[in-house]
Amino acid sequence: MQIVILNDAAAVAAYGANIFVTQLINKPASVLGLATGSTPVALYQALIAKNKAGDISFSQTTTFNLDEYLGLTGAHPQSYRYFMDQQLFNHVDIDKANTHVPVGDAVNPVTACQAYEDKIAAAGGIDIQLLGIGRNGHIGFNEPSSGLTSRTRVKTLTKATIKDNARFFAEDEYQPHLSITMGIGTILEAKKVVLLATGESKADAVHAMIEGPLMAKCPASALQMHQDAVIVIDQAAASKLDDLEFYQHIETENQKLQAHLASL
Ligand SMILES: N[C@@H]1[C@@H](O)[C@H](O)[C@@H](COP(=O)(O)O)O[C@@H]1O
Repeated sequence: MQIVILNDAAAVAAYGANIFVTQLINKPASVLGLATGSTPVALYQALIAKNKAGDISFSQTTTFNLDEYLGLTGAHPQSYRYFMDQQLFNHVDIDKANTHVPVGDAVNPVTACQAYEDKIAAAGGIDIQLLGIGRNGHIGFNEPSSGLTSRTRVKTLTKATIKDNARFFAEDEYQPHLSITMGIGTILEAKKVVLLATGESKADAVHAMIEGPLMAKCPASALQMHQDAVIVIDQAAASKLDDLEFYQHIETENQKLQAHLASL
């Protein structure tokens, strides 16, 4: 894992956005894996600005989102399809037909999961997957106990996740307890993964992901098995890491190496 520790959430978003900008410049027909939650919003705003400035285009880009609430249509304001339309797709030059979010109101959610896997495969796999992390270490909606080789499937949400996400729903509004999510095995097949985490509330999960054992109890620990995982965190999210200074030292050395390689 490459661990990048930055001062604050704004720097995390800018660093993450830069990875996606570089990806789209190098390969405009990229297949991007995207995420919801509050953490990626600033990154999406940066991509929108770059698109409006003419620096990047999404016209050849395909996207696959990690997850969706089971039981919500894409028109529901709390659905992840609606979120993606509002936060990114409506503001860039992407063909909506090339944007994929699991179908929350599929007649048969089980076959819809397989269909989603098939679509990812037909697109040639995901080039770069954006991730956030739940306070309990979930990625996508792969809650603790998720199989580390799991595929896209229906998952039950933990009480903790339902509570964390209750802030998006009105008090008397129905909040789904089930989801469709890419599996951990699906996520690990992306060629590159970029996980963003900010704030002290994520510090325990970040510690478990980076320094804990590989275990289903912390689904994000599966990223230890990925050959190109970039973990971008702010000081607050990094505050419970045992070997913080070592990670900062490695990253300084890494930057020197990259500068040298660029000069060749
Ligand atoms: N399914 C999403 C995850 O993909 C996301 O990483 C997590 C953290 O969200 P936030 O960035 O708002 O903390 O929330 C939800 O549960």
